Amino acid sequence: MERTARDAIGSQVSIENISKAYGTVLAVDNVSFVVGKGEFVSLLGPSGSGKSTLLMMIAGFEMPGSGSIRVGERDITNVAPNKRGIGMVFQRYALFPHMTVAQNIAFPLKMRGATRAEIDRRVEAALALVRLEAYGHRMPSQLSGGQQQRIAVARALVFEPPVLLMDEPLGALDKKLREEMQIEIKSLQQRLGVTVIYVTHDQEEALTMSDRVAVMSNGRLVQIGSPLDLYEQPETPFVADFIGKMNFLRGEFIGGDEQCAVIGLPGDVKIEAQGLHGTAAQFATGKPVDIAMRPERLTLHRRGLGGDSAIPGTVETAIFAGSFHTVFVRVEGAADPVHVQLPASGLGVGYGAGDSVDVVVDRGAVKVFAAEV
Ligand SMILES: Nc1ncnc2c1ncn2[C@@H]1O[C@H](COP(=O)(O)OP(=O)(O)OP(=O)(O)O)[C@@H](O)[C@H]1O
Repeated sequence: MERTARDAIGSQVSIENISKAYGTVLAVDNVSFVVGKGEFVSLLGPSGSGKSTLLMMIAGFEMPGSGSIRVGERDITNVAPNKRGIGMVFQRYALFPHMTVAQNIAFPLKMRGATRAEIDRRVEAALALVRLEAYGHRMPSQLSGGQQQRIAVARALVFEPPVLLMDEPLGALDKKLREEMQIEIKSLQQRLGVTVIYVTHDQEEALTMSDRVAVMSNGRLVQIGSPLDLYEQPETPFVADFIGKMNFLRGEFIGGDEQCAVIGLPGDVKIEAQGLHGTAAQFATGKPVDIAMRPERLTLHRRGLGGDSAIPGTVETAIFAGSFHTVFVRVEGAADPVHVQLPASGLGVGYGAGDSVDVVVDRGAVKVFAAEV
């Protein structure tokens, strides 16, 4: 089943203006995006954000209220699930317990009327794909959780679907096994060139595995981009907060423009920022804003040594976490301490509770969002 890019099996998937309501709950709200041939896209969002509902509509187990879904050029919106040619792995979709591993994997082929010889050949190849060649005769109950999930992946891929859907497939596994399986699934996907749409609420999992991540909130697609894009260029406070650790402080807009804006913070502190997210009207003098700063883009100095764009504060506690220190700094007007992440070998060493410090902010690393008040 080794493939080159030319004969990769993946198809493009186009989601166009898809909505779905359950009674008065709009579970999926006018979502559109295109997943490229052979691309790995994760749907990421908190519980209830509509990820599973969207995946179920792509699979054909739920009908959209409006919109359309295409695989390649083919409109599959009204096609039965078993006629869509899509493979599926779900956390809840266990293997058939009364069938051997080989019979489980053979099942989709039997349904499609494959010959005995064809089934044997493909089951063997699928077992090799997930490195469980010797396990065909076992019953699912005789396998570990990770092995069962690999068999579920083999069963989903055995008929070489152009698209594979996965809904929290690793949710039941412990952390170490989950991380191993993430790498295994990702490398398998790259080798086969299959298009994957993967649902998770675990941001680390989404960032590790995906070419792009679609962030969902309240049924809406709020941003889609590469892991780096989402981390570096979040378009909303929700995405900024959801992807990685972010410090937020409430302030007010004083003046300036996209290149250099001046933001006022409690205690008559002024800092410079780039990257305004909102309309011109929202960035008038005196308007409330939320500034967002990544912990690793902040540095610390002793009070008075931080220069112009610095926020004075007091160290609450400092924690050593292997390769870095996190220093928690109380600043005026903020409910939560500011997290500052410093390399363990650097300036973090030596700060302790009660120290008076300046949190120094790199202008290019501050995002400014119009505040929702
Ligand atoms: N069959 C259903 N009947 C009624 N409401 C539903 C049904 N399925 C989902 N919903 C509602 O639709 C919304 C989206 O649910 P969905 O399961 O798609 O979210 P999710 O992001 O996958 O969440 P989770 O991570 O918890 O699985 C929720 O408000 C949920 O309560």
